[in-house]
Amino acid sequence: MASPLLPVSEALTRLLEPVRAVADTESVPLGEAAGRILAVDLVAKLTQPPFHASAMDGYALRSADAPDVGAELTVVGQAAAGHAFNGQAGPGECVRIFTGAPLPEGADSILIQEDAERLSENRIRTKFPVTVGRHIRPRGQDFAEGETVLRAGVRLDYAHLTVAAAMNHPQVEVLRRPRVAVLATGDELVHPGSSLQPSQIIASNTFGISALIRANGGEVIDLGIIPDRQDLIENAIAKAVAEKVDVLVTLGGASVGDHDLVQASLKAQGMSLDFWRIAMRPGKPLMVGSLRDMRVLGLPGNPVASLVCGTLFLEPVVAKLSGTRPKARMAEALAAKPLAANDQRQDYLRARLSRDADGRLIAEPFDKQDSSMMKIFAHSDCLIVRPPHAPELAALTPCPILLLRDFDR
Ligand SMILES: Nc1nc2c(c(=O)[nH]1)N[C@H]1C(S)=C(S)[C@@H](COP(=O)(O)OP(=O)(O)OC[C@H]3O[C@@H](n4cnc5c(N)ncnc54)[C@H](O)[C@@H]3O)O[C@H]1N2
Ligand code: MOO
Repeated sequence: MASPLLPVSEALTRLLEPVRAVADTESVPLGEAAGRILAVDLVAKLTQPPFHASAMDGYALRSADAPDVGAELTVVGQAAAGHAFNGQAGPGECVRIFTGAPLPEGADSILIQEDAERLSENRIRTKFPVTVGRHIRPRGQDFAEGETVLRAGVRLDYAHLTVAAAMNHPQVEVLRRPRVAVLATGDELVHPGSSLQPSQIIASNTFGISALIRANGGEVIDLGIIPDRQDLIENAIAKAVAEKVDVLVTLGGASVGDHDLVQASLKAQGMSLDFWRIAMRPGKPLMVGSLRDMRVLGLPGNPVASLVCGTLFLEPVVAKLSGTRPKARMAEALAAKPLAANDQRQDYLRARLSRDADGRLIAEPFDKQDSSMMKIFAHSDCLIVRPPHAPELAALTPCPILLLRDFDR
């Protein structure tokens, strides 16, 4: 008799338990570092701003010269961003200044040009009382040389990259991306764009699975399509080992048929099987093992089963290897229609989301849920999760959902 099916949560725990964040690091140019995980604390190489700078267009002057409106001053020079004034602003003097320019020596305040009346070529009168420090960005206001501004472990986004550049780092040390090999198996499979012979179908799963891997910080090593021949599948597995990947994902051939050779091939190459067959629908034939330093995930061939397993199992593995957490996908919605009582397999029903007149989130499952039907997966916003043995559910009752994409309507 077949062994009992493993509950989803237990499968996930056992799958992730031995997985550790990648420890190797590499230096990458800042322009290519978006989304990467910073491997070491990033310390400022300079003080920012490096000098006291004007925050406004106007006049740099001594505040003691113009505490009240109506003070008259002589313009002795000009300072612009990238062009400092080399002289001094002495008593009764001011310097025409533009935003970003270094504050001239002697000056301690900026009068914005809207508050200055130009009396002649080199004379102004103040129309606003001047106070010390006004409109000046003091040296080091943002950060100081030697200061740790970014901590190791952060996923570098657009703001982090900007501050890293401002800190004068052309390169950053980041964690190596997890390397994930993807191997599709099946005599019937051909690449998109082929003219199909009878019995052939397109190998589509690789594209969705690869996109999921990349979205979670991984690098894909595509091992292509391998026919249902154990020697050829074993060669491809050996290639994954030689490529020193962190994870090997196989697509198809995971079930019990005479042509489902993946597990036998993996075992022949030295894989120890952790578990196989999960109490879920779709995705029952999911298989997990370890081969040397590789975690191995055998995903079912049916495209929807492949992608559901990819979302539930592969995404957290790649995220954990990347040193991050997977996207938070769980939420709750009201079922648009009654749902039948469930059997022992946790069910994932493709569904559309909408909002009712009161703004409540409504999940409407598609009527037909065959695990080969990709079109309705592509049209789904979420999967309604039906736990094992869940009783019948009345319409408009809350139910857990797994979000497939952002939904903000
Ligand atoms: N007697 C039983 N038969 C099956 C069982 C079972 O428990 N007992 N499980 C069923 C379930 S559930 C699933 S899911 C499928 C998946 O099995 P496999 O992983 O062995 O998948 P294949 O047989 O190789 O393919 C299934 C289906 O998907 C197509 N396929 C395969 N690879 C791809 C790909 N890369 N891109 C697109 N489509 C792909 C393949 O042509 C088949 O149509 O097994 C059930 N059978
Ligand atoms: O678990 Mo398989 O995906 O249903 O058809």
